[in-house]
Amino acid sequence: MYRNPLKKTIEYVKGCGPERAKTLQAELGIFRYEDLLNHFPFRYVDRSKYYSIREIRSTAAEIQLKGQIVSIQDINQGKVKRTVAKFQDGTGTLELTWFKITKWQREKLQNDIFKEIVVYGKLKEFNGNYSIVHPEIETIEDAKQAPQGLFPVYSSTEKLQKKGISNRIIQKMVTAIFDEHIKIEENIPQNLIQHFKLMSREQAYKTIHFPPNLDDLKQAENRLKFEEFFFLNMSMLSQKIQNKAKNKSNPFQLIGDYFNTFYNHHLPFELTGAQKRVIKEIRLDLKHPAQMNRLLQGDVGSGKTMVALLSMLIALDNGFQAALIAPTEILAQQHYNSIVEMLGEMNVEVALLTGSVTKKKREPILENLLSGKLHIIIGTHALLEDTVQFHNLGLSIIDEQHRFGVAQRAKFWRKAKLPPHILVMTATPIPRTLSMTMYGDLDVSIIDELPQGRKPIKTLSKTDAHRLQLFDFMKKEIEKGRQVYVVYPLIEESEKLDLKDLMDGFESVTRHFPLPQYAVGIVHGKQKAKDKEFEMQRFKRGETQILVATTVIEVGVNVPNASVMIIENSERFGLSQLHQLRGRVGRGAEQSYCILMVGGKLNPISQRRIEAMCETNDGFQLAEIDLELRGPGDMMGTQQSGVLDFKIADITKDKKILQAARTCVEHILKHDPNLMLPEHLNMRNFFIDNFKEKVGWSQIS
Ligand SMILES: Nc1ncnc2c1ncn2[C@@H]1O[C@H](COP(=O)(O)OP(=O)(O)OP(=O)(O)O)[C@@H](O)[C@H]1O
Repeated sequence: MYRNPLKKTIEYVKGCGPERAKTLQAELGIFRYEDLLNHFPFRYVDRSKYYSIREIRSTAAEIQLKGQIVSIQDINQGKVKRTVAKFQDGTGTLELTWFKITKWQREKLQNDIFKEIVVYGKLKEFNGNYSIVHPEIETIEDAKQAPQGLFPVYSSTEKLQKKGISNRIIQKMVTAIFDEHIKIEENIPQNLIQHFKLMSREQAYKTIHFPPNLDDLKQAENRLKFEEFFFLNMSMLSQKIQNKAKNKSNPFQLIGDYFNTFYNHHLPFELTGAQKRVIKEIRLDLKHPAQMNRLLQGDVGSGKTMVALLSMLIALDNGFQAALIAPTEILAQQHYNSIVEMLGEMNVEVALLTGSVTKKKREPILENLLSGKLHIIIGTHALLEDTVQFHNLGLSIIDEQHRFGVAQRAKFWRKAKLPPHILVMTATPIPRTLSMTMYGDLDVSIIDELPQGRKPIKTLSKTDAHRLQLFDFMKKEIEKGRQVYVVYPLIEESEKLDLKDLMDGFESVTRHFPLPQYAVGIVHGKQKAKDKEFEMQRFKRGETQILVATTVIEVGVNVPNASVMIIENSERFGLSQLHQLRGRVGRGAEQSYCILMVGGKLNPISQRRIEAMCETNDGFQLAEIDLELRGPGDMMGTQQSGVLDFKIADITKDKKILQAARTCVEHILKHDPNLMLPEHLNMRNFFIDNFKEKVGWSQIS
């Protein structure tokens, strides 16, 4: 039986013992040898060299200095509290700075005053003065014993320090593990190690903790990043293989009357090449008895609804019902309206079910759904309630805008004898790296082409000083028969204030665009669903020329005649939200405009967002920029960001490594899905050790 010595509990490491083991477990989640080895340094200091303050020239360097603290000051500036110590080394003075210093740290600092100490950390410059923020401090004696060369600095906590588990102690424990000469088994097949010239696993662990130089460190990092992506992909992709083998759905073999009648007689336009390709991909999935789990990505306005409808018609042709679930009522209503309109006279029964459908109307819907009289149901989360029972649900389409986790997707499964096929649609594109990691268990279809004849939307940013010009511009567009959206942010924490902004904005617009010449509508989240729908329909029919709204119109709203989108306080929106909002215009053949109103001076990130919006209409490109600005966790929302907790890899910076690892894993699993080949033995052992529970890989034993 294979035993991994790195699974030994941490207390057996020389210099640890039960007390320290307890603290390491509680504070850093370090239970075993391998956890400590995977507790990588978060930075390194070159300890072969002492700098003198006089010779400091450049910032951003990690430096080490010898000297004394001569004074300490606590400074309160508004909300920001900081503690500044003056540090001298005989050649000059610099500041050591702590923000939010703890009581314990503050006391320790007081103790260190006038003692000979060594400080190290990253050098920063504030108003011409050099300082080190949150430096590490050591006695001269400790410093003498420290490893030379690049010196690892591990993340620490106050508790660890209080319990005497300093950076040095952690270093010593890591060294002790290496001194035990435990073999760190290679877990990546040799041919890949050679092909990518990867550092061996053992060498990489040694180097990441004690790098002899920066080049080796970089190689060790690359190796460990590759490994991390490699096994993440292996777990996702083998999960996918498992699901395919395990989760059966009803095969839809037929293309029959529903699909053909619609395709030949009701199609309002020629499908784009991308729409055709994606339909084919879906059709191929549906034919098989394995459950479809597919992600449909397309830019705003790329025609995802049509793809959804055609897929549903395939389900109907095979005698099954289909469901479409949307994230908001407006969007559900919108899908319902456009699908009913597209189907025209066809004999397809469609119903809408949202939270605000009255009991009286709901009952017959539920009955017809159960009896099979209803073919298609469209709705919101209300569709997930237990009272919603199907006759034979065959396909669920989830228009999700990142709001549904895997667990919620699975809720649909219980509503059918065999799980339905699942198609997930995202409202805006997700960067490839993210969709690979977040939706790695799904197949992906991409609509990367907009319908013909669309003119790129012109996007400009303006300030209040341009307000009158803006009103003139709106008037001209309205004279041409166009319609205008004016959108206000509505952010929950300051809802009242925002609502006031919205109402003030509405009044200002109605003053400049008075009746009877103009009609202005308003929609916001606080209205009843009925009133929202009434206003939306008035705008859709062209009875109002201007719609003042909050972000309730963000996703999916489709009024092709609207060609101007004005976004107030646009700096308060996220990039994907701005792009979604802008996507409400440019849906017809007319030239469309998006005006981003900005107030005051922008911070660099808001500035970059606004610039990006003005530079490009490409949602895939904006998604990449958004990822860089926000980071993956923020972008996907916390509910699903667990998979994004990487130890060392960074999907924004290590795209190439991710792609390479992905390709390798795909290749391996294609040829050896159960990892039975002898050259895969170590990889298999590692995978069983670390991922078996997550993957639930039944073949593995
Ligand atoms: N192939 C096509 N040719 C012309 N118009 C099309 C085509 N496909 C879709 N459309 C039209 O383009 C508009 C946008 O389509 P749809 O609402 O399905 O977009 P979407 O991908 O769901 O985007 P959004 O998420 O922005 O709503 C609709 O008015 C639709 O009728």
